[in-house]
Amino acid sequence: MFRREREREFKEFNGGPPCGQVRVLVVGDSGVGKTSLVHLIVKGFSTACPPQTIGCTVGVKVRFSTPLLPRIKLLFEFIYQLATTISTQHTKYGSPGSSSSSLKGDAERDFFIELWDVSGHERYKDCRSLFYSQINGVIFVHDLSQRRTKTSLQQWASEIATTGTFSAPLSSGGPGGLPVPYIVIGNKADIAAKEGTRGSSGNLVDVARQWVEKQGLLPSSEELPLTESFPGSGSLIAAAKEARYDKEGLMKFFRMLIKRRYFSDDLSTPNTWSISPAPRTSQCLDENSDDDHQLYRRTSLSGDPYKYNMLPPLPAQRNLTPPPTLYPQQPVSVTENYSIPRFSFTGSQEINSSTRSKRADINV
Ligand SMILES: Nc1nc2c(ncn2[C@@H]2O[C@H](COP(=O)(O)OP(=O)(O)OP(=O)(O)O)[C@@H](O)[C@H]2O)c(=O)[nH]1
Repeated sequence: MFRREREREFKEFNGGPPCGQVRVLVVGDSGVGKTSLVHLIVKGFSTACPPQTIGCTVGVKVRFSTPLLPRIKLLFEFIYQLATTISTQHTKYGSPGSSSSSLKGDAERDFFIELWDVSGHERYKDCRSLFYSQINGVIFVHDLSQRRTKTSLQQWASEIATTGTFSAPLSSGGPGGLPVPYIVIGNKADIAAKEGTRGSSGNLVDVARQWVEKQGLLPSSEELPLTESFPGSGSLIAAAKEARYDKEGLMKFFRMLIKRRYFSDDLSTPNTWSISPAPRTSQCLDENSDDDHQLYRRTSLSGDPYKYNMLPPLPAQRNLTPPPTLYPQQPVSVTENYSIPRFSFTGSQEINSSTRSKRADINV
């Protein structure tokens, strides 16, 4: 009853079911703040006590305008699959006032942006690749106060590249061979006192990790990834000090994924991720270029992956089989004001939130 009512409201609110979706993995070591971040994105505020993630989540919502995407509305909802929490963003694409149920023409269109918050705990390592399916993009999250969590992003990238399947992939791989766009988010800026030092959030995972590092149990060779590998670290530190949450940067990332998935005629754009380091700051970018293109470059994916001046777009991927539809079960109203600057983007990268079980409920 409740569900049917919510579905009806959802349809009325959005003008029908979404006509497309992009899937974004949110990954990083346990305790870096993925769930907190997804919660912030989806609900507009952070959660004080996020339970540990088991599996995955989907939800979202936000509105913004660009010449290509006059109006995008993101609506978060939660869909439960197995033991995973998936956050989905519902997006309106196209001209206001026109029909929204078709990909043809320049009508307003609805899209889901699914944020798959994957548990970072080691105990789920063997089964988490179940969720690496039909991926359009990846959000890497690390803890600014724990260097190792940034180093391990390389392993996360390799794991996803090796075991995942991808939608609208790039022609050449990025970190670890990852063939889709990505962003990196440095979290816990509030406890990263200054570059090179480590703070503590007081939670058990952080305390344990710090203890292990103190005992010298980590390989000494573990260093932060090179800027060529995860570019923009300079901007990350700067952003961290200012405790900024680059919401707009995130929205650009989502828009770019939608364009690639549904409105790009050219999917074979080479990914120069490992070849040419991206500019360290946005000031280095061409001010005349498209904002989304700038983001793409800042995330080290240089080139021109989509022809965003070709409206109305004829989606090259129109005939592709979309990922399984995650129809909304519990639409959640979300504020559009992300006023809590707990998260900082890495030059062009950041985010996080989701649904989980309590840590105490986990059976090893
Ligand atoms: N100080 C501080 N603590 C944070 C921040 N973000 C998250 N936390 C805390 O860090 C702990 C872990 O956060 P989660 O969001 O559960 O981390 P996670 O990456 O989802 O962890 P897994 O579910 O184990 O993969 C929680 O106690 C959060 O409250 C932050 O920006 N600053």
